[in-house]
Amino acid sequence: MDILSQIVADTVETIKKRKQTLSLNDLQARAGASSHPHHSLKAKVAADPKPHIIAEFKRKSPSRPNINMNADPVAVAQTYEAGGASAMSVLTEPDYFAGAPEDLQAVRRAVAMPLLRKDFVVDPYQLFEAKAWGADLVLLIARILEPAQLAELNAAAQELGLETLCEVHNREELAVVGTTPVDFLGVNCRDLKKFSTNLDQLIDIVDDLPDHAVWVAESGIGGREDVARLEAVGYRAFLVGEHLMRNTDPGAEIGNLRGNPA
Ligand SMILES: O=P(O)(O)OC[C@@H](O)[C@@H](O)c1c[nH]c2ccccc12
Repeated sequence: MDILSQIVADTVETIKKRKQTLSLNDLQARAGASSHPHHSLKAKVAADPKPHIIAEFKRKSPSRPNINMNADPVAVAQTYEAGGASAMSVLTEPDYFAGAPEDLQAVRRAVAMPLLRKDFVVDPYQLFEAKAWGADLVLLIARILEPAQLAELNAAAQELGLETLCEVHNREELAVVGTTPVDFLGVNCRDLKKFSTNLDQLIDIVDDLPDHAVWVAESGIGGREDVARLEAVGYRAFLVGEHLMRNTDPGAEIGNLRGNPA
């Protein structure tokens, strides 16, 4: 079994347990009563032609056992927001990324930028969780979903007022997306078998990316030159994790990535 299948299998178990603690009905009531205003990344991108940084909070990952285990999500969020991040991605997956629902909830109380729930969504229950915890966007990974399931989750998320970031790794996975009206189309250049990243793949695939979505470049972005290269072929937003989590001044680095004068 590859790592992604393992993560999905464990996620299914986690959801089972959560449903026993909080039924779908009660969760739906909570999501409906959620008083967080919606913060739109789509609106921000439409209003500003500069590159948009989606700055990620990630303590660790399957390939990196310690990126920044002791980081405080709220402090990091405030630094990201002050530095000009357009949105923040918060990992909520507990076992492989040391994420937690509480991280997202705490960040929501502290900042006003759009927040992405970064997790392995396979069940509508997780969309209601995202809403209840204060997220504005959810990630939908094409590789772990059937086309019909992706279309359903996408529609359900948008119905809840969540914007959707659908992630693909290659051309084959674009077939899963088809004409599903996802808000953002992310291309993840990390190979989940070898864990290596290759930005050239992000450039190779652009001819086949659908026009109806905003394109997001994901993973392995390590500096302004990377953003500039990817911007030139049509990417409007950039999901950056490790590079910012290891930086001593992530706020300043976000400005640098966006091409602001130093
Ligand atoms: O830390 P990086 O190389 O900047 O990558 C960020 C982000 O793209 C990566 O964390 C990611 C992309 N897709 C995912 C799906 C699940 C978990 C994590 C991810």
